[in-house]
Amino acid sequence: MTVTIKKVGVIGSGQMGNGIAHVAALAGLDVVLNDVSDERLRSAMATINGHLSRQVAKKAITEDARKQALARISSTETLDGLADCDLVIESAVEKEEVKRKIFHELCSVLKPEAIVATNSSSISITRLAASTDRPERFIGIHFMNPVPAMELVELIRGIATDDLTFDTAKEFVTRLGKQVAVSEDFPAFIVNRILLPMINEAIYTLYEGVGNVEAIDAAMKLGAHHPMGPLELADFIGLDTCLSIMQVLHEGLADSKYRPCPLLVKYVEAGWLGRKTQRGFYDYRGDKPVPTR
Ligand SMILES: CC(=O)CC(=O)SCCNC(=O)CCNC(=O)[C@H](O)C(C)(C)COP(=O)(O)OP(=O)(O)OC[C@H]1O[C@@H](n2cnc3c(N)ncnc32)[C@H](O)[C@@H]1OP(=O)(O)O
Ligand SMILES: NC(=O)C1=CN([C@@H]2O[C@H](COP(=O)(O)OP(=O)(O)OC[C@H]3O[C@@H](n4cnc5c(N)ncnc54)[C@H](OP(=O)(O)O)[C@@H]3O)[C@@H](O)[C@H]2O)C=CC1
Repeated sequence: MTVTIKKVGVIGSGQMGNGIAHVAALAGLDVVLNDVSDERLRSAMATINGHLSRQVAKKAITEDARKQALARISSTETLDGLADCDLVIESAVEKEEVKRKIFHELCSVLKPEAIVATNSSSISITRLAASTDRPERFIGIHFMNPVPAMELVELIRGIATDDLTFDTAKEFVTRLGKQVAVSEDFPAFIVNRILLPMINEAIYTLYEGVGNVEAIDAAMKLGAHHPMGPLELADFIGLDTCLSIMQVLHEGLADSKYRPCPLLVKYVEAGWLGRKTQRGFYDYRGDKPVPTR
């Protein structure tokens, strides 16, 4: 048995939130996108339109589908605007205190039967669930970046997540045309438990002078057939998010092998967060990306 999902709320309109809104609207669901400022929301709508238009140009979708998907997405600056959603997916920054505050406010306005999910990359689902009034209707629905292009979504149950919530989340993900991988609730789940230590090691390889940015990325693209080099991928994910995930792994598993590279910490402290701030391991402000080391 599953719950019928017609209206989906998405909190956070950054690269992941706008991707989730994009694929949900294309699948025929009504979407309400929330962020802290109107400027962010306008920029997210423009990004979604740009990605939909690219799909039209590639003949992956029709012009009519683009228009209908856009018309299904509304936006709101307040969590009140999500009150009648059947499912709300939180996709704000990877900071536990921010997420807990969102859930606290959200649950006070959201209808009691609605399901709450997080797109967190690493944080304990059980702990986040405990900050809500509905741990049994709370689940991790972890999309991959870029959402419209990646096939996989991880589903993570907290200790209290009930079968109805799990089955409904699975049906929702399937409706979006994505494949499910089920992960137990341990730090960073499956994909990031494997991927982020590789990225962190690439940053150590740079830090220790084994290779420069170009050599490291070329090595993994041409030598291991990765679609993006690890430093290019780190910039794509966001260096703040990469650091947060490594911190969750380091603290959660108490093993020094997950120690975040000091160079990653330095880039984040500089506000060089990758593509989203135009500078990270590459500088994106010119015509083409230029390595910063
Ligand atoms: C951190 C976490 O918690 C978990 C994660 O997400 S980890 C990150 C996981 N993601 C990856 O590892 C991505 C690795 N990179 C890739 O797979 C590829 O480089 C890529 C798919 C991003 C681009 O592939 P490409 O062949 O160079 O580009 P291109 O042919 O232009 O695009 C392929 C598709 O991706 C879409 N796409 C590319 N970039 C996009 C973006 N930024 N946003 C939305 N869609 C995008 C394109 O529209 C295209 O879609 P269609 O197949 O429907 O036409
Ligand atoms: N990047 C990735 O590859 C992946 C990320 N994730 C996860 O998805 C989540 C979002 O990441 P991502 O989209 O990359 O991050 P971004 O930094 O691109 O976007 C986060 C968005 O959330 C907004 N925000 C911050 N606080 C609030 C709030 N209280 N209420 C509503 N919106 C808020 C931010 O606004 P402002 O900038 O103004 O603070 C920003 O627009 C994180 O949990 C991350 O771990 C999951 C899979 C892949």
